[in-house]
Amino acid sequence: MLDVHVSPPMFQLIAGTVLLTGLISIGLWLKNLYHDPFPFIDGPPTKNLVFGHFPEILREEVGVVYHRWHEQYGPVYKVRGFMGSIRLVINDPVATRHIMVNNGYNWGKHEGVRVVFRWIEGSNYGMGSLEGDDHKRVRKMMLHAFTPAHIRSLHPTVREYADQYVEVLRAERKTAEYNLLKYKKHVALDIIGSASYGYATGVLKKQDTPLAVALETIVSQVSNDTIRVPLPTAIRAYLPRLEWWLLADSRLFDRNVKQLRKVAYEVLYMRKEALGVLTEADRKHIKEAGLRIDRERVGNFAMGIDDDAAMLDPDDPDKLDDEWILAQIMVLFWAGHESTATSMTWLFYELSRNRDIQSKLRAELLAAGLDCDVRTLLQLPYLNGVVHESLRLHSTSGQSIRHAFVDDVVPLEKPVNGHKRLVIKSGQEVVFNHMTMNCRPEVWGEDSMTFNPERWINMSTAAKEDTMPGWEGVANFGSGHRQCVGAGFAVMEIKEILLRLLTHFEFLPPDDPLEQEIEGWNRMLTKPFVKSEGKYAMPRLPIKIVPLTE
Ligand code: HEM
Repeated sequence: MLDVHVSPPMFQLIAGTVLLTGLISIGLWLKNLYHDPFPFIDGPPTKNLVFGHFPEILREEVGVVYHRWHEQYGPVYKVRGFMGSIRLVINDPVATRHIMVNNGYNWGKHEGVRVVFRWIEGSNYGMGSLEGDDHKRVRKMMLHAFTPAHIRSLHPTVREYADQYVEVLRAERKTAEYNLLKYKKHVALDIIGSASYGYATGVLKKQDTPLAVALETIVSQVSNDTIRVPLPTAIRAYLPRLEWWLLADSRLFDRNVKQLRKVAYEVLYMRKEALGVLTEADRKHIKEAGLRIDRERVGNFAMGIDDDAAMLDPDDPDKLDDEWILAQIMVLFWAGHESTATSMTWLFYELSRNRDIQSKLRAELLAAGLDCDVRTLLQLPYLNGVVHESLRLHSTSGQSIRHAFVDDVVPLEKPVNGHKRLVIKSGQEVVFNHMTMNCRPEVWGEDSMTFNPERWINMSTAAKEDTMPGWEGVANFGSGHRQCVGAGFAVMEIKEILLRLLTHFEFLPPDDPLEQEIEGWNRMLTKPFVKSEGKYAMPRLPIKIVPLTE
């Protein structure tokens, strides 16, 4: 039998610590419940004193309850989080611009959110979890690799994989019909690997490569939100291992992160070798870790890691340590494929349900021709309207949460019960719900929840941006100093895939009525689920694919 001896002073220390922690928690809880810094702001009532509104938010499809609350309480209202804490929900464009764009570095991600990014990025240096000067430094490097000219230069790579996708769909149509999401993920992963690093992941053709399996497993582990989300971010922030131990198989997770790091190392060393900066220590590591350095796979390394090699050049003052570069490679694997694939999947969902729109778009694409150059492609008006409209209705990213690092005074477009600004103390959390921001009836009218690409035609970029700060009027890519660096690339990729796919196939709802009803539930991103299978099933989008020549 296990005999654990705890000396009396030690016992007193442990008991005292537990008691003190309990008393502090109760004190904080009572303070949260009885001290409301925003008594003039309305919000839905809740009887759940521990989890606040979380159960209600999770009960319905992503964003639905927020949309209802917006209609009921207006652009600024409050909800309760864990232990009675107050969160402000803000859909006011002036306040959003102030927080996200003009004062971004005074507002950061909550520590609990950054912990999740550190898990999936495999280190503390990935862009998704950095703040302040560290974030500025890495973002500056990344941004100049994402200029419009640079993105256009990657178009041939995207076209090559879009063509491969057509071939694969021709050969595997019946399997693809079961779950379009999976096929979209594979093409997006191949594209990001190839465009970013010249690293052909080969997922689309071989399917289920170790890289794809590792990414998929991590996503499903991290996004088991049904129990994860209500857990206090405080536990995640200060006792991350405990949360992990409670919720997931951490060995499986660690094994998969190792697999991703292995690929990231191969990418890094291939690039270092091409630039002639591979060190003896690197060679030793390659040998010991059994890494494959295949010269054939060295590409332009165009995105993410500076292609003039400043990040790698030992004499450059801006050089980043290998650990930092590895972290950004991991970031791009994540950021660059999952969200694009999911957004594309929703777009095909809409096209399959709106066949007149699909036909009109096909006519525009056929007129442009399969050889149309990237500038023409990016400017096709109806294609533009379809892509914007699908992003607007299906924000896969769900929401942005910000945490005030300092006290702030936030201006409002419309006063709330006579208050023209909000006085906010450091530590306050605010939530920007992307679906509500994209679908405000006061901007888009009564039919704001209807798929209507025409509403974007002839709309100037300035008018788009006036609707809400963010990428061309949609909240999906966040805004300000953390706005998605890959938005332009993602949109180019989506448009090229539409050009290829719509000129070869027609997309229809599946024949089985049970598979026709689709819901959006959170799996880190908002993913499609077959309603009859429930929200605990695997996300998938069944769709009927008919070759046009058939
Ligand atoms: C439709 C596709 C995409 C969506 C909806 C999307 C969405 C987002 C969102 C919402 C953020 C900001 C998160 C925050 O506020 O902290 C973000 C950040 C980021 N995205 Fe994307 N993204 C997409 C595609 C891409 C692609 C293709 C790439 C790379 C090639 C990419 C790279 C990044 C990076 C590196 C960041 C971090 C920016 C920073 O922290 O400064 N994303 N993305």
